[in-house]
Amino acid sequence: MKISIIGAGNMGGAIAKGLAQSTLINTTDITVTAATQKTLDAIKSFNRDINTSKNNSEAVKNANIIIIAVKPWLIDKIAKEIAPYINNNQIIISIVAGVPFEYLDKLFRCAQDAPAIFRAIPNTAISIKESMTAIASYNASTEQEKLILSIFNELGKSILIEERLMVAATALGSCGTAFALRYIRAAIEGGIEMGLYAHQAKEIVSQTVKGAAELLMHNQSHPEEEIDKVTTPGGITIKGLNEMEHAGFTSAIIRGLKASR
Ligand SMILES: NC(=O)C1=CN([C@@H]2O[C@H](COP(=O)(O)OP(=O)(O)OC[C@H]3O[C@@H](n4cnc5c(N)ncnc54)[C@H](O)[C@@H]3O)[C@@H](O)[C@H]2O)C=CC1
Ligand SMILES: O=C(O)[C@@H]1CCC=N1
Repeated sequence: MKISIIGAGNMGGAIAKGLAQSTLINTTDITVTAATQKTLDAIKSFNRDINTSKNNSEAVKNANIIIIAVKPWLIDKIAKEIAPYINNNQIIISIVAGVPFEYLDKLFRCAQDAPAIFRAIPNTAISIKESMTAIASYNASTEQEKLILSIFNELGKSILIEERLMVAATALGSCGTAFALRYIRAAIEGGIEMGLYAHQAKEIVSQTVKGAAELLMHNQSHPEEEIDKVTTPGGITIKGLNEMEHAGFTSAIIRGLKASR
């Protein structure tokens, strides 16, 4: 199965790196394109078996799956370039945030019909096979849906949702990487103020956040249930939590997520 990624930047490049470590796709069947040779060289230096090209139409011709990973304002230009070389047997995956199926259909419709189109929103942890990827499908068969889910499941976890939920899933799962990292940075700064070296604080905070997330997934529990196990009555955790809430912790996160729509 041949996969071509149009636009191997932060996200397209991360997907290529993840795919190169997967078992479902042969690395030699991955092709990436980019605007600059420097970007392509960076991918080659990660894995020299990944094919690189600056020719988008050549890259899509023999691909079974085409992943479009350019910035939103470039989608029209890219579609104009590649649409004449796309047929209905190919699967298109757009990871371009905010571009709906209605628009993608117009861009990629071949003759009377549109090919199977997916919208996928991964996060940058896809490069290490730890992404959360939200997927919506359009004009696709159940087999095609299974195939795309299996690919993204190998690169972390994936969930098939209705298109109307993509906006919320993008804020939580994709922008969420940046939000979680900002918490981690803040905690590191607090640790340094309390006397830890930066590298020590980073190690403590990173493992603690990873462990907290693993607890939820392992125990299938609600966060507050796990918090109850940490907060000794009259103890220091609840004092810290309440102080954070006085400063608007939960409210700031909800407002930030909603602003990301
Ligand atoms: N960065 C992220 O965490 C996420 C990004 N996305 C979406 O992914 C898309 C790409 O975002 P980034 O990877 O962050 O941007 P980026 O700027 O890092 O990557 C875009 C790539 O497109 C290439 N490009 C530009 N013009 C081209 C052309 N004519 N032909 C071929 N390649 C061309 C550039 O060389 C660059 O490597 C956006 O639409 C964004 O909404 C979606 C989920 C997460
Ligand atoms: O910030 C953005 O617009 C992109 C989409 C989701 C993550 N990064």
